[in-house]
Amino acid sequence: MSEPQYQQSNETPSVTGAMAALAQLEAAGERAADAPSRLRILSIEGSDPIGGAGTMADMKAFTAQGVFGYAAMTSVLAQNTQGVTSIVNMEPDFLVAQLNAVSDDAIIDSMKIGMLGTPELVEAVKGWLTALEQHYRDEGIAKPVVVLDPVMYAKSGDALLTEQAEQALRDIIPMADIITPNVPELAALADADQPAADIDTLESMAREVCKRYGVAVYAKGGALALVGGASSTDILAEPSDGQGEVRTTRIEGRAVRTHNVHGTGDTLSSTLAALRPQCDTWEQAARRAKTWMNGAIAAADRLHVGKGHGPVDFTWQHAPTGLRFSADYWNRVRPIRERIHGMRFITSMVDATLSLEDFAFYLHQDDIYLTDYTSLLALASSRADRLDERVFFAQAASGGVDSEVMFHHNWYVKHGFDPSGTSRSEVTAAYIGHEHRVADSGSYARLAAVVMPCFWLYAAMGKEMREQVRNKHIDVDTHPFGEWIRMYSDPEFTESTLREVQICDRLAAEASIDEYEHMMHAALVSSEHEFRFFEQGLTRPALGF
Ligand SMILES: Nc1ncnc2c1ncn2[C@@H]1O[C@H](COP(=O)(O)OP(=O)(O)O)[C@@H](O)[C@H]1O
Ligand SMILES: Cc1ncc(COP(=O)(O)O)c(N)n1
Repeated sequence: MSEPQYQQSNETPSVTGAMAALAQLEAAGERAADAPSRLRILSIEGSDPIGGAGTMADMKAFTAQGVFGYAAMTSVLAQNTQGVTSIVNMEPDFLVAQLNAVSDDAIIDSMKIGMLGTPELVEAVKGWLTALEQHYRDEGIAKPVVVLDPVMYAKSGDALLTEQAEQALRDIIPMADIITPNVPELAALADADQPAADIDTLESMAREVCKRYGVAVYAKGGALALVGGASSTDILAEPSDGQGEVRTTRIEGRAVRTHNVHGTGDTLSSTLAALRPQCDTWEQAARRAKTWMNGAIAAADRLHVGKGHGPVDFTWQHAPTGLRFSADYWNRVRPIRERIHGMRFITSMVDATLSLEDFAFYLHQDDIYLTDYTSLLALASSRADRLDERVFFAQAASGGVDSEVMFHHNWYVKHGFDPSGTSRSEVTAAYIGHEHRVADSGSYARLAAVVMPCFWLYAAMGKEMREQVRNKHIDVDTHPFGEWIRMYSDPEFTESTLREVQICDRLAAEASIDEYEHMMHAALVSSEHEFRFFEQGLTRPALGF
């Protein structure tokens, strides 16, 4: 394969080498006005209306890698996550017309060839590719990278290739730079009786196929992922010299326990086609593709597309669009919520058996916590990028918290406790520490998220405890902790909580996946601290500094 123009060398240059390399960079800079900003990759594939495999997978994978995609369709399929019900193969001339429509009009930097259902379609692609390579040679244009996915079956087991086409496919393999068979396809190409059942056999078959066809082989080990324990390994086999020697590399990833693997093979091969021109070697491209693939497979279960083998999440690096942050948080925080609702500190508050000493300890700590919490709300106000949010946090910092501190003071006086001299417990210090660490990131969104559970978990608990007190036919006005319960079930507090949650939803909707996950993590860790905070009323941990 001739090296594409944009390839960079990773060798340490000598001084004269450095001068030449710099001159090359300068020349590329002079030509930059005419250079494309994006690589342009062609997919030659069959369709998938459910959007997880074939052409649709390729286009989505291309976009995920930041390259521009062209597509020519070999076949139109009626298929979904459960199987293939019907296939219409294109007339070979019509496929060539599609391919020419692309190549007569635009430059192709790289291509992924997938499902070629009939021998005639294989021949059509072979003829077109031969002519294209000749044309590029004549014009001095870099030869496009060719990734050939020898698609034979869908995940559902449906055949995507006629028997005669399988032979034709073998004939076109030497035109590729790399082929990407899965476990059964590799066995077919190696003429093995059995598909590989372990990684060593996969490696030796990949070596054999690489030697036989003289092309690099990326053997996809998806079928071994769930039998091989925690890791999922693919094999890269490359001709290492002209003498038939083969070098193999294990491309490691982690195994994901999922049955949502519709289109993984297509996605991997198109990702390789998109990445190879951006990398110096196949190994580099393979490792990057595998890492990205792992993220896409790991996020597949949350997509909820189809009843069978669902597709992977091509957009896993984007924050969710079908699920609000608040709904996602409320679902993920459920185990902590349930623990809080069932904990003795809370249940004994409801049935009024909690000792005043225990409650006083908790209240002292809450005073200390709130002093810090107020400063964080004020900080959120100063960071807010919208006036209404700036005002909301400023008011929450003054009015809202003030009424809680006021309540605490009145309670101490009423029950004869003196909080002076009480220092923060380790539990309180840990919660405050967490919130400050998140605030130190400088992110307004993370700060809004880290203070959210203190609103929402209290509002939810206030509401639930008030109902429980009512169900026990206890008058909340005479209940020893009635005033506390009323404060957190108050409509005004509920309204503030709703506003705070809406702010988090807005910020999360505008966040990257990375920021979204930071927000979620901040809120979930705060929630765990909320649990420990209540618990300390009964355990009374050591008082720290
Ligand atoms: N359960 C899984 N966990 C991790 N990686 C997987 C899993 N299933 C497939 N893969 C990866 O997805 C890519 C496509 O492989 P595979 O599913 O074997 O292809 P095909 O769809 O052609 O059968 C490979 O990199 C493979 O290792
Ligand atoms: C058009 C087309 N091409 C390829 C596949 C294989 O996909 P899978 O990864 O599910 O085996 C498919 N189902 N449909």
